[in-house]
Amino acid sequence: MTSLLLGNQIARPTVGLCSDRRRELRADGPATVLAIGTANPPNCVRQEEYADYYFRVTKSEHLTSLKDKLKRICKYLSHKSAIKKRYFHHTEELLRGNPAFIDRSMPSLHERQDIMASVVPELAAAAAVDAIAEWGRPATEITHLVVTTYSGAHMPGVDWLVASLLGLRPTVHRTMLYMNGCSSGCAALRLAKDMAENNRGARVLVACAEVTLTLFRAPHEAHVDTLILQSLFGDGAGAVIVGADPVSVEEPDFEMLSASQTMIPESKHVAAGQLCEDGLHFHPSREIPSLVRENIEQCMVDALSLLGIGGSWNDLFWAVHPGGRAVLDSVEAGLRLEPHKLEASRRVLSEYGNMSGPSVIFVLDELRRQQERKGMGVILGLGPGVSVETIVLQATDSQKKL
Ligand SMILES: CC(=O)CC(=O)SCCNC(=O)CCNC(=O)[C@H](O)C(C)(C)COP(=O)(O)OP(=O)(O)OC[C@H]1O[C@@H](n2cnc3c(N)ncnc32)[C@H](O)[C@@H]1OP(=O)(O)O
Repeated sequence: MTSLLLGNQIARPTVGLCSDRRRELRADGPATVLAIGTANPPNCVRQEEYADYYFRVTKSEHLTSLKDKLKRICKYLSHKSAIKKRYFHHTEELLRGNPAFIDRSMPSLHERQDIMASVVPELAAAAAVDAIAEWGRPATEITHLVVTTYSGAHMPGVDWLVASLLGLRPTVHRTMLYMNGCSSGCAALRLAKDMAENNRGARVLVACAEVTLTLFRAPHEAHVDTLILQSLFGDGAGAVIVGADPVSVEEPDFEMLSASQTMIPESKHVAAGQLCEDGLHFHPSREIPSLVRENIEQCMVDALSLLGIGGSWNDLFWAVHPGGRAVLDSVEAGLRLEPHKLEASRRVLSEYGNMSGPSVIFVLDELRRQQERKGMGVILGLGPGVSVETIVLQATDSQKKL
């Protein structure tokens, strides 16, 4: 029996459905990015004010050495546009009304879940509305929905609520990915590509939303990594509509040529999290930047060599997850990229901080406004473990007014 190698998948002829019919059920062309939308909550905190804000709202002014440390980190981060500002759903008023969110000894998961139950779907739907408006077709023509978040977990899931808020048809095929961390945006796009290519006429809406209320807690001398999280992460949502064989109203920005995933060896402990009584505990190890620098080139060789691409990384455009300034510096060093290659990622980091999964969607949106998005390029997602997600794109000659 012959087999056909498609990226990392092996497709074998099935028994019972003739191959002509199977071909008819699949799209002719590759999946494409048809529209992108983004959204953020309204509360904006500038990075140079963050340490004062954070120690005030957590009533931790007495921890002077930790406050000095966060001030140093935020100063470094606001240097050279690393992070200028971030957006949050939570406000001082919300935190004042929920003392358990800042008292590390009190359980608060229930209260956090209650808030996230409506906030996360609304934020995801806001980004989706933006994408659907650009797409130019009615929401009822969305056939598949893939939603991701680590901000809460409910049944029915965020997917169900997003479908209702958007008025999608009840038969829309929904997939919900929880706890995929910062690589969730890429993972959802990888699934969307497969769905679009394997179902003729499919239009897949990807929506990723995160609110850092799930991670918010007071500083503690024994947990310095809390300061790192508080200095980096922000709230946001990104949405993408993916489909193959565009019809006349649709104007794709990118073709999706391949999608793959790999794990950096021995990295299970490096970016790890656990849902606890007081929300999500996430521990970014100090090793993340060095591990990324040492391994990223091999990951790219493995992901791109199937397409005959390798070595000349500067010939590609890059949409890299803006995990933090040191993470972007590591990708730049590991792939010997010219500094302007990560401009879109650095701009998103600067304007929004690390929004986890939605971040790469913001970067893709930024990239398509730049001259840089010519030829072939890569979306590079980094997530728990360390997981590395790679999507290879071909830019189209779209004349869309953005
Ligand atoms: C896998 C993924 O990539 C997915 C994700 O998005 S997960 C999040 C990934 N991002 C990160 O892990 C952040 C990477 N780190 C950085 O970007 C930078 O270290 C930073 C911007 C946070 C701070 O940079 P900086 O101010 O120049 O100084 P740096 O020396 O690195 O750190 C400042 C202090 O924080 C400490 N620190 C840094 N990273 C830390 C960590 N992960 N845990 C605990 N402490 C840490 C340092 O030891 C240092 O302490 P001292 O002041 O006592 O020496």
